[in-house]
Amino acid sequence: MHSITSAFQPDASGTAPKQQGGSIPNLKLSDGNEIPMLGYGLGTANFKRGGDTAFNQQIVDHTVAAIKAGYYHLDGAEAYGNEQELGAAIKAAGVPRSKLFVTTKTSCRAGETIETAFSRSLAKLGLDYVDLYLIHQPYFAKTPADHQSKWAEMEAIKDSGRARSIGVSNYLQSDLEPILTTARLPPVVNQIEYHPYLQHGDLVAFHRQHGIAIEAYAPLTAITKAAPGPCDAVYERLAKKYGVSEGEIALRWCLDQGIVALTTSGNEQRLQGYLAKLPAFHLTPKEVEEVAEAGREKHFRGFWLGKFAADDRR
Ligand SMILES: NC(=O)C1=CN([C@@H]2O[C@H](COP(=O)(O)OP(=O)(O)OC[C@H]3O[C@@H](n4cnc5c(N)ncnc54)[C@H](O)[C@@H]3O)[C@@H](O)[C@H]2O)C=CC1
Ligand SMILES: O=CCc1c[nH]c2ccccc12
Repeated sequence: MHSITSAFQPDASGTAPKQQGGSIPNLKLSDGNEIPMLGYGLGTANFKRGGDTAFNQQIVDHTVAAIKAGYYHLDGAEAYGNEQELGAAIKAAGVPRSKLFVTTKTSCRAGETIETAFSRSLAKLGLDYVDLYLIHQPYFAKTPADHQSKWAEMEAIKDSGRARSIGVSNYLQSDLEPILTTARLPPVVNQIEYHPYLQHGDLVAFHRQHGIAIEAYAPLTAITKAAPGPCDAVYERLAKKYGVSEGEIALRWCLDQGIVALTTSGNEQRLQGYLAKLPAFHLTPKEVEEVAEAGREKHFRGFWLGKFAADDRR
């Protein structure tokens, strides 16, 4: 698989070394696979409202443009309603499948097996495998046994070879622990909302302890939905120091913690700017901490998903 990669591969412990040359290294997952650390998402700007079943060529066009710009990590989901458009974009973009990293997620509909949902997603994508298959959120699980039985279904999908890696999304530590006690193939990723205003306390350390990589969604929140805020000044200072945008600082803040960043935009120049600028600099550990410290002055959650919603105590 193609990657915007370098000679060094940070591991899921989050110790992303300073990249060598001009590239964004892939992250090595605990199952031995690699994930490109900057991903293009189809779950927000490209999301199709429930009931909107019409094929949307604009979603295809935006996604083709992203792939052609160099976004080879594509984050999809059954719930986004646009797996057919994602599959059409993959076919139209002219990049070999082996160079792409394609994620989709299951919503675990009641009374349906993961196998049924997964087969439906593969058919809509027009693919015979995905690189990463995630449980989108744990709302189905009322007991530890619910988590464990659902996870056994995910392991069967990985055993079939049709998902190179398996993981979860919007899982709390209390959701992960039952799985980790019984899993033969532990989750290698948890995709969660992560930015300076939502750092999840010791949840990140828990992931590092268990070799679970974090994918940050909504990484730009501090300059979008949650602006203005306490990060503004440090973002402005660092953007000026490195000659980049605040958005590029926000994305680097994830990457330099060994955290995958998922973003999107219909603005091709902005997307191309990320790929041009991000490999060319990194934040020092002190600068990463400065942003984190400023971020802890404000709490903001943009997505109320899974038990994070129930667990949000502030
Ligand atoms: N697993 C899950 O439950 C979730 C997964 N995701 C995934 O993450 C992806 C990215 O999520 P986002 O929240 O879109 O990420 P994001 O925080 O990177 O925001 C991207 C949005 O910000 C806009 N933007 C960028 N720079 C800006 C600026 N300077 N000023 C104003 N707006 C600016 C872009 O046009 C775009 O619409 C989704 O597409 C989806 O694939 C997102 C939410 C939940
Ligand atoms: O994943 C991005 C946000 C989102 C959009 N639709 C759904 C449905 C279920 C979980 C999350 C989402």
